[in-house]
Amino acid sequence: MTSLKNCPAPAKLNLFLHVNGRRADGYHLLQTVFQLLDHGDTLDFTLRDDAQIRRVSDIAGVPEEQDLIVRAARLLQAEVLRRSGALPRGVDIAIQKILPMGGGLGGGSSDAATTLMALNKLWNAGLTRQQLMDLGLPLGADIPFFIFGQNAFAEGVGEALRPVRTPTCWYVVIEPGVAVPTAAIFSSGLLTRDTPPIIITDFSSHLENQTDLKGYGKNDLQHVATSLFPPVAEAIEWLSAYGDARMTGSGACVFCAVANEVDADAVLSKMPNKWSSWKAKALMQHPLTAML
Ligand SMILES: C[C@](O)(CO)[C@H](O)COP(=O)(O)OP(=O)(O)OC[C@H]1O[C@@H](n2ccc(N)nc2=O)[C@H](O)[C@@H]1O
Ligand SMILES: Nc1ncnc2c1ncn2[C@@H]1O[C@H](COP(=O)(O)OP(=O)(O)OP(=O)(O)O)[C@@H](O)[C@H]1O
Repeated sequence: MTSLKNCPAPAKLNLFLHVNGRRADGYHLLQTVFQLLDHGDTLDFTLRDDAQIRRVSDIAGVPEEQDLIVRAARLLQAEVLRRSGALPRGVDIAIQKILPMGGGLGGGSSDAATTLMALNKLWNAGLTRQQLMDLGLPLGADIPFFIFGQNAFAEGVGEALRPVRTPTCWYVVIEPGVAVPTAAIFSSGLLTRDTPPIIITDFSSHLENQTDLKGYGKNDLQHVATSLFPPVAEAIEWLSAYGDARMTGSGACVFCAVANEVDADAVLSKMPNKWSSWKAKALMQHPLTAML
């Protein structure tokens, strides 16, 4: 095999996100439920005759050398050399990017996770899922989740993951048109860091008892992002007419659950055209798993 084409890098939502504390190194202790969506970027990997890792598509605002895709591929290439003594062939990586940056959808992390999983296969590197998760974590807090490959209850800085059942619904997502820098939200004086820890069964029993699609918990980063970025507040206010609208990750995107595609289309048909918006089905598994 010398290429892998049309590899999906799905978006995630944080169905809730609680900030429970802060570590000595400044990173925050979180509890969150990650939900995979059938909407995301697509990557193609083609082996080269030399050892170079090249991104062959432009991503506005992200130089090739800083791209998480390129950095993830180089990290794995060096790890394979360290383990086997042989340098894997280089690779050309093309990306069709549709996920907004600074959107809270985990786009950069998902691209990097797809890169690690696809190259592990193309290079016959044989790393386990856990080894790939450990390799990816220093590049981005959400990378281990995407490699985990199932909806998850996450703790720690997002790396302690357990599978969790989530609703089989659809989501309407609004991109409010601003990029929210994650570090600025976490370092804000407005952020509260003392939400009491929950146990995973609190979330599961909420799902079993619910009669509507009202979500569990809250997003502690939301009031910080809405204070600093008014378009996020405006999108939440508009979408709240159709359900329990909230922000994903550190923003900027906002979402609400709807029962099915028809209901999603009904909300989208009323959407003000100043916003990009879309619908997505809740996935139960990472779509790349079935391809590898
Ligand atoms: C908030 C989430 O979107 C939840 O899914 C992610 O944890 C953020 O993941 P990300 O965008 O990949 O963020 P990273 O690149 O890992 O971190 C960006 C910055 O956010 C802050 N940060 C991030 C994660 C975390 N648990 N605590 C933090 O304080 C740190 O200042 C860090 O330098
Ligand atoms: N392949 C990539 N795609 C997107 N962003 C990248 C990529 N490589 C590096 N970056 C950098 O990472 C930053 C965060 O992008 P990303 O799309 O992961 O944000 P996000 O959706 O807010 O993520 P999160 O939900 O993890 O907070 C971008 O502003 C960009 O500078």
